[in-house]
Amino acid sequence: STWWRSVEPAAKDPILGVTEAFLADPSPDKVNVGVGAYRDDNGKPVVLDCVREAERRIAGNLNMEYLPMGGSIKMVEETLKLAYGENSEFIRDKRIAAVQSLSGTGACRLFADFQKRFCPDSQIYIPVPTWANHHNIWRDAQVPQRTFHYYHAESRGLDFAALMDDIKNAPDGSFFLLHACAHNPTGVDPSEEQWREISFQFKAKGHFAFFDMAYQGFASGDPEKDAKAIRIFLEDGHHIGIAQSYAKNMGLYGQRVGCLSVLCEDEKQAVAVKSQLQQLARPMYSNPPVHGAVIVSTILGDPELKKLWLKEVKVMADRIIGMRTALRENLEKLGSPLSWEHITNQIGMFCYSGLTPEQVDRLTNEFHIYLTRNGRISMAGVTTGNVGYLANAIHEVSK
Ligand SMILES: Cc1ncc(COP(=O)(O)O)c(CN[C@@H](CCC(=O)O)C(=O)O)c1O
Repeated sequence: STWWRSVEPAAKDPILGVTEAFLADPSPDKVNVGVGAYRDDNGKPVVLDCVREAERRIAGNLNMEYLPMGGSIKMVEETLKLAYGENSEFIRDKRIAAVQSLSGTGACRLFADFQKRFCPDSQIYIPVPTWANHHNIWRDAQVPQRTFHYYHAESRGLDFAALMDDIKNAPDGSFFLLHACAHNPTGVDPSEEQWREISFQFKAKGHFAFFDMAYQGFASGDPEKDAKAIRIFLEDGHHIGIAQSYAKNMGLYGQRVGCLSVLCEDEKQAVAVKSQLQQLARPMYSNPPVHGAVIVSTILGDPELKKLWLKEVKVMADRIIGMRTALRENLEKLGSPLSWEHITNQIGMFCYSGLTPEQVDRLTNEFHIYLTRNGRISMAGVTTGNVGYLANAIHEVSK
């Protein structure tokens, strides 16, 4: 008999498990508003024109050599400009330690392992709620987790007072995980003023901020606007970490292209930190995949293609914003007794509907609508074709 005979089936992933259930459903009416992956108004996945053009340009010219352990230097350089700013002094002074990562997940994990190795007694404060996989990432990196208040259920908004209390009450020099924009799953972001207060309090406490920026450009349609929280922290002199991803804002989901960066005090420290990030990558996957990285550097390195990308990412963001309005209006037209204002107040890929797990189960079992049990609706799955059906079902289970 085998040594693994006692291995039990793993629990279904709360997000990717929904996709599996959706695919298994034969109903022609089924609607997938589970996984945070963009769909057009026909419910189809989208490959951006700028990506297709980049593919055309590199087809047949791409060598299959290993990338360095830190990945594509050109892709990383372009990616840092998005997060830190085109003319960032930190880029100019070479103070940023940065490596290509296996998309946003890989950037978070590489950071968590770096934190464990070089700050072994530290913990990580994670918002309630957050992207389900954050808990798995820091668990497997063996970094103890704490939580901090974030979402206010009654107002379906930010629990700013409780958030600030938790920041003040955490031990000096604590690590906090922050969503830079388009918070997953709530769609609730601090205002600019609130970010300034958070930054001030972080400075007073000497806290470290790790920003997971998985949706830059996707929240407001403007990557500069969506980087506002990060720019505030940089202006205030924080040394931050950032996880970046091209899964959603460039539609490179399966290409697994991202970047992990850590802002250091000087170039010497950045060289040292980068070498240690590479040391962590080497036994994990050695070096990252080349194809997606070259697509990104081809797009961001060509002014015309970059302009096309900026237009296309705004089209995606605007479609989602339009669906928020449509869903809210449909629910109000049905005479729903509940307030649905939060659907249009929230931002980014997700609407935190406030539906209970039992109501979600009814949506799935009675209406073939698939979403995560925390009531999160991926607005990217909402179309002019299904928004009426979705609103009616939500009304039926919540009236
Ligand atoms: C906040 C946050 N960070 C990182 C990631 C990881 O994205 P990468 O593809 O690794 O770049 C996601 C994706 N969350 C989506 C997509 C499905 C998933 O990975 O769970 C979601 O929540 O539906 C995310 O929402």
